[in-house]
Amino acid sequence: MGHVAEHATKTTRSGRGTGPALEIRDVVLEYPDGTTAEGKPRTVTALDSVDFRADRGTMTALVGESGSGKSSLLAVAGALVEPTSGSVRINGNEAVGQSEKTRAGLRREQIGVVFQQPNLIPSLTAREQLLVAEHVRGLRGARLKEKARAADALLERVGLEGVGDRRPHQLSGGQRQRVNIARALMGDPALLLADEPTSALDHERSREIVDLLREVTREFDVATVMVTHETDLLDSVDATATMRDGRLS
Ligand SMILES: Nc1ncnc2c1ncn2[C@@H]1O[C@H](COP(=O)(O)OP(=O)(O)OP(=O)(O)O)[C@@H](O)[C@H]1O
Repeated sequence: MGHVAEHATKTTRSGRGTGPALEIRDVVLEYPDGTTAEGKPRTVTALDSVDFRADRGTMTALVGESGSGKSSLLAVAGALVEPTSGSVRINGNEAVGQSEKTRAGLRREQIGVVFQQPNLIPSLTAREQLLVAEHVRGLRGARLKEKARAADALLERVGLEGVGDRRPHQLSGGQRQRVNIARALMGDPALLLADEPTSALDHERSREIVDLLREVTREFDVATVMVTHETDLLDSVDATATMRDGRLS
């Protein structure tokens, strides 16, 4: 399969070690929150001395009440938001204190993201959604063909054989989320972050998506971290981390 060859290339290029795909240490994240009555700047602490680790081949569910800090932790893990202090290592690479360019490189090479609502481009087919990054990078000819084959293999793996030519409006909600998962795996990431990937789906479809995420976690040897509100879907994950007021337990 295409992704196997791709994986071998990547291993040599980025020298993947055996350490955790994600290691968060003593992370604090404060957001500005207006001013006090005396006119002093106020902050809200979204993450309060958080330690967290995710290993390849494992799936962790991140749960907790609304406002407890789940999205903040995912944003920090995804090198999208710079914490106030602490360390975030993604596949051995420190993300904190780096230039935006370095962090963008980490996002591109190490991280796949599955959004709550699959934000697919309406005019593109399922196959084309997976190849957007390759087009942006200017891949042509044999390299692009190789990627297109990898995209087809991924679409088949997530249960979308034969629908690669359909556009988002011709797909069901569950199928769209499968395209989203396949797209997140295209870059052969070490870390797969999923932010409430089942919130737009009914129970049966949600179960299928969580099962699929668990399977690809093993097959592609990624560390998957999934934020969810649906605690009845947690029986198939490897670990559950609970956030409470910005702290993990
Ligand atoms: N951009 C921001 N500016 C200021 N405060 C923010 C910002 N984003 C989040 N917060 C605050 O940080 C805290 C954690 O929010 P976060 O969105 O991480 O929680 P959550 O657990 O993901 O919630 P939900 O389940 O509702 O999505 C909350 O108190 C929230 O109000």
